[in-house]
Amino acid sequence: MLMSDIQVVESHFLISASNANNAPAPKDSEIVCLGRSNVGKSTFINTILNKPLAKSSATPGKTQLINFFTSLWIYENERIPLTFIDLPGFGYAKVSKSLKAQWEEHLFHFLQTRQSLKLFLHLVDSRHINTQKDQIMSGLLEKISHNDQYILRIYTKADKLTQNELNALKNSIDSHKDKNLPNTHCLIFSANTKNHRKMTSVAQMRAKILTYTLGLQNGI
Ligand SMILES: Nc1nc2c(ncn2[C@@H]2O[C@H](COP(=O)(O)OP(=O)(O)OP(=O)(O)O)[C@@H](O)[C@H]2O)c(=O)[nH]1
Ligand SMILES: [Mg+2]
Repeated sequence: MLMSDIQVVESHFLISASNANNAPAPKDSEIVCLGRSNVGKSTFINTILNKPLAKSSATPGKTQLINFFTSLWIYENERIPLTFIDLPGFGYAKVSKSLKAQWEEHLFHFLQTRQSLKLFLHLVDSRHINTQKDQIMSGLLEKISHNDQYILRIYTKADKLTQNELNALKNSIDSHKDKNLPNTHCLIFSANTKNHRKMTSVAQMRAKILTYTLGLQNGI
């Protein structure tokens, strides 16, 4: 069976929530997109679901709530419902410090307590791969993730890198897996570039998402 046999046949916006307590009861396996403001979280979900469901914007701070999107995938004649969750970016500077701290606490509580989350997609801008905020987030994810939860660190906007920068990023991922992040797998992605041998294509990304979300040991 080929990964091109994966199809996303339906996707819809479900609901927005402001914190873990008013989030909808989990139905399906859930995949959450998190990362700094403007890194491309909403665009990523739209690209994977092949529909402009999540609002994206060139101005940081676009997504302000926890947004839920349901989708139906078909693989090997099985119907697999998956829910995607788009989060506001962390570290968005235009709200007051106290509001920011309160919000980050809400989000963290959500990530920590929502058992239906199977995959954390930590999106990181390819041009700024080691910000303090991302390092902190990586550490937190490693700490809170259970045995049946996976972490993918996705380097976004790779189309903005020069060929040399892209090669260097790819080599660093391939050659030294971060010993401090044993449960985190890294991929390079662009929402604009169709096929590039150093990047993960949309079809490959869907296969990865399905593999990790369903906990398939041997991949697809
Ligand atoms: N060149 C390029 N631009 C991208 C890519 N992905 C997203 N963008 C652009 O980056 C900007 C931010 O994208 P969003 O998807 O809104 O980012 P976000 O992480 O959801 O942002 P917040 O909701 O503010 O946290 C938009 O102008 C997108 O078009 C990409 O792969 N390549
Ligand atoms: Mg967004």
